[in-house]
Amino acid sequence: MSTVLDSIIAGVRADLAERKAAKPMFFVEREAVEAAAAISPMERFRAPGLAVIAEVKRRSPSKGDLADIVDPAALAGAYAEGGAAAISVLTERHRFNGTLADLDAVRARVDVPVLRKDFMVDEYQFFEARAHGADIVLLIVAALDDSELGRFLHLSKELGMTALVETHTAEEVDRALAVGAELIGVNNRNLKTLDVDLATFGLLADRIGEDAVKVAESGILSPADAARVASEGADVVLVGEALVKHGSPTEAVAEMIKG
Ligand SMILES: O=P(O)(O)OC[C@@H](O)[C@@H](O)c1c[nH]c2ccccc12
Repeated sequence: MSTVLDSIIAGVRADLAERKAAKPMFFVEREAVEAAAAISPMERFRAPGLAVIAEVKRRSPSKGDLADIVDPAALAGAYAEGGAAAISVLTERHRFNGTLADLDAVRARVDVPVLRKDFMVDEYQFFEARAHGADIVLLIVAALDDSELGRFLHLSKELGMTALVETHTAEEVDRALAVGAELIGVNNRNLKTLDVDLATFGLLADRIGEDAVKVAESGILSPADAARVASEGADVVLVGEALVKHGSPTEAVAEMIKG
């Protein structure tokens, strides 16, 4: 049966084919190598207290339009001022209305690590992410087989980037651990049905164990939600909707950190 995730990835692959035709792999590889060194986020994520990855997100397949973000760099700057440990930028076009230009603008504005949030299914996207200044990339376990997961994790490291390996089930957590992921996310949203259940993180946290840094993703709508997942073992929360809809993004991030 075809899922939402499958249809998103079909759109991603079509866009990718166009970009590859316009700029062959050789050129994007060279740009990636020439880009300034990536910033490592792991120390920030491991520091005491709850870290926040604040997301620049205009729309989503589950919620439709969230916010009309005309200046993503200004939003990212406000997040950084509120104490965000990293900024996530959606670069998927069809469902999230994001672009690589958003990533460029955010990279140019902030000093904190930047996550390219997209559906990574091809080597090309990793070189591209680095060329556009990404420090972190997302690997969605549900979208990749074990060979891809291993290869992409390795390539991310080789390019100096940190991979956030996203899971949603116990089996996916085991696959993330098996490839040696050091930064593991639990998405409270099921990408195949788009249903959100905030309890998902707590159910999987113990299985991840103490060696990997744990990120609770999606459905964190309030400081109380952040405090809940922190009490269940989250080192980091990844928050989009609640921050883009809040009138004051700086305060919104600061409140989430306090929990
Ligand atoms: O807006 P929310 O519910 O705070 O969620 C943010 C983030 O977790 C979500 O955007 C996300 C998590 N994993 C993803 C994978 C692809 C696209 C988006 C996502």
